[in-house]
Amino acid sequence: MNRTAAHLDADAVRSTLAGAWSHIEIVERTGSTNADLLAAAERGAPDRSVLIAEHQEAGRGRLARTWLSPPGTGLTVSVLLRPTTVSPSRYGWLPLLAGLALLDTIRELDDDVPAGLKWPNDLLMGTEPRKAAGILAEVTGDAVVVGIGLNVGAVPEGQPNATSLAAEGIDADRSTVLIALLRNLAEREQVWRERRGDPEVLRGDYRAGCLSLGSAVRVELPGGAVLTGIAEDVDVDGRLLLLDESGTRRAVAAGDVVHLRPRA
Ligand SMILES: Nc1ncnc2c1ncn2[C@@H]1O[C@H](COP(=O)(O)OP(=O)(O)OP(=O)(O)O)[C@@H](O)[C@H]1O
Ligand SMILES: O=C(O)CCCC[C@@H]1SC[C@@H]2NC(=O)N[C@@H]21
Repeated sequence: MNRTAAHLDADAVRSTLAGAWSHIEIVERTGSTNADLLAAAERGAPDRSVLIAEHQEAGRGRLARTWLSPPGTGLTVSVLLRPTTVSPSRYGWLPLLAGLALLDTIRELDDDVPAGLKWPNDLLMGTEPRKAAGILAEVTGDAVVVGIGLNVGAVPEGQPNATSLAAEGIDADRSTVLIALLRNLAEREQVWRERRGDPEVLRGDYRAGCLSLGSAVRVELPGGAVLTGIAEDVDVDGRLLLLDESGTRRAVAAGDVVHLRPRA
């Protein structure tokens, strides 16, 4: 049986997560759950609203890139957060926090599968790490929409750097994965918010889960400039701290990075 092709179990998703999220909507199809939830935020949609699409037809990634999610194979979900206790300068942690929730979820499903985060927004899986999920955080006013695309079943065609839970040996149905992911995301975000965005709530786990840290990397900036160095750490605002060959430390924000690759 191809369990990933089935529709989500909407009743199970809503009833299990009712305490953690204020409003959960599952739509059959849309262009982009992030675009829809940003528009809803501007119309006053409540904190902790969730939008899930069975079919997302114009998924977007960072820097106007495309996120592919063939019907029935993956999860496309966005959450709207109004973390009013947290300074907006700290919102750079939200994609990293969502990455940790993805890692929590993978570890619950199978603790042995190699998985880690690539700063700022990718979940990589496998012994030769490939991308299984991407995260896109977008701000409007006091609201942040955090969108997650996760490959559960088949790997999208034409993406040589992609993998999926199934391709890495995790046989789980989409509803189970979605419920675990949204539970982990709510738990981590609630603690972070209660601690007013204190980076120390997340930094230890992020250091342990991020494959980029401690590695030699090549960072391409808009306009073509390239930085190389060791990705040392993440700062209080979730920016990557890069130590270059001359000993200079630079902080780079997610929005300014075109590509981050291992240094050849
Ligand atoms: N379902 C998918 N699974 C895996 N990768 C995908 C999927 N859909 C799109 N992509 C890839 O994700 C890219 C967008 O992600 P992002 O902006 O983080 O770039 P990246 O290629 O992952 O990062 P980098 O260039 O820094 O290595 C798209 O350009 C596309 O190549
Ligand atoms: O890898 C990336 O650059 C980020 C991909 C983010 C994809 C998710 S799918 C749900 C939400 N809606 C979108 O249009 N994008 C995000």
